[in-house]
Amino acid sequence: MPQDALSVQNVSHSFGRFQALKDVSLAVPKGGFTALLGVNGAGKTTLFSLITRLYNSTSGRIEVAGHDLRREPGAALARLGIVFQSRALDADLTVSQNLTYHAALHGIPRREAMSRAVDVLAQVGLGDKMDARVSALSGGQSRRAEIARALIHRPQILLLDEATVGLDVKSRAEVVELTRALTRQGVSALWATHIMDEIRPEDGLVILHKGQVLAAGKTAEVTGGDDLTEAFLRLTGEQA
Ligand SMILES: Nc1ncnc2c1ncn2[C@@H]1O[C@H](COP(=O)(O)OP(=O)(O)OP(=O)(O)O)[C@@H](O)[C@H]1O
Repeated sequence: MPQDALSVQNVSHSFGRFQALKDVSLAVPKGGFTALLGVNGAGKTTLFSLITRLYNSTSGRIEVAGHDLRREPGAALARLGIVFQSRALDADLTVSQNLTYHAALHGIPRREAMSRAVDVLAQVGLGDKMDARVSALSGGQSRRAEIARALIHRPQILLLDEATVGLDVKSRAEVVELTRALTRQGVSALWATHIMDEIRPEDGLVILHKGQVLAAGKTAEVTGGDDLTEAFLRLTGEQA
């Protein structure tokens, strides 16, 4: 069995008495694009907070590229790139300054960081924006710069938490397509969203609802040929 880029097994999490995640298990295969679909409050951000160790996971097991997050946190986190729901770039710095600062946090020497910044910005279609201030970028360009930042330490998996929030339809489609293109180049992606039209039949799909995984597999298999919205409403018992 090839090792998964991310494996989450039997993870639960509570805020006081409220259980936000209930025995969640999922896997993201290497080089795959997997959508984590759930409405607001489903538990997507809580799950990402556990995978990134913002919250301490006390149950189950999380592995990043085969590295146990609890036993080998450094090795696991080094293989993880994250694009947060809220903006994480310093708007007053240039794109390359943001990227090299992030690279320094990962212990990458400056010269190497500059060379990687050139490469990742070309990968996300921002080759001409190295010296632009982040405040001068459009919403879509800014999100692509965040993806470049998340790639600079060469992670094996990207976690993207509602990465298209606030973007217009065209920029939204570009950011999803960029992420799919990156997965074809080898990095894996877990794409958290509540927007059905961001998901394709060939994508992996995990439906998270009220803290529980209701279905997982290839999207076309989960929907059984139905429209995704219909399948989602059927599985969750929600009304249209
Ligand atoms: N720090 C917290 N304290 C208490 N409850 C929390 C906390 N963080 C999240 N929750 C609750 O846990 C549940 C899951 O929230 P979470 O933010 O993970 O959902 P989500 O799927 O990411 O939704 P959204 O898209 O709105 O961010 C929600 O009911 C939320 O109110």
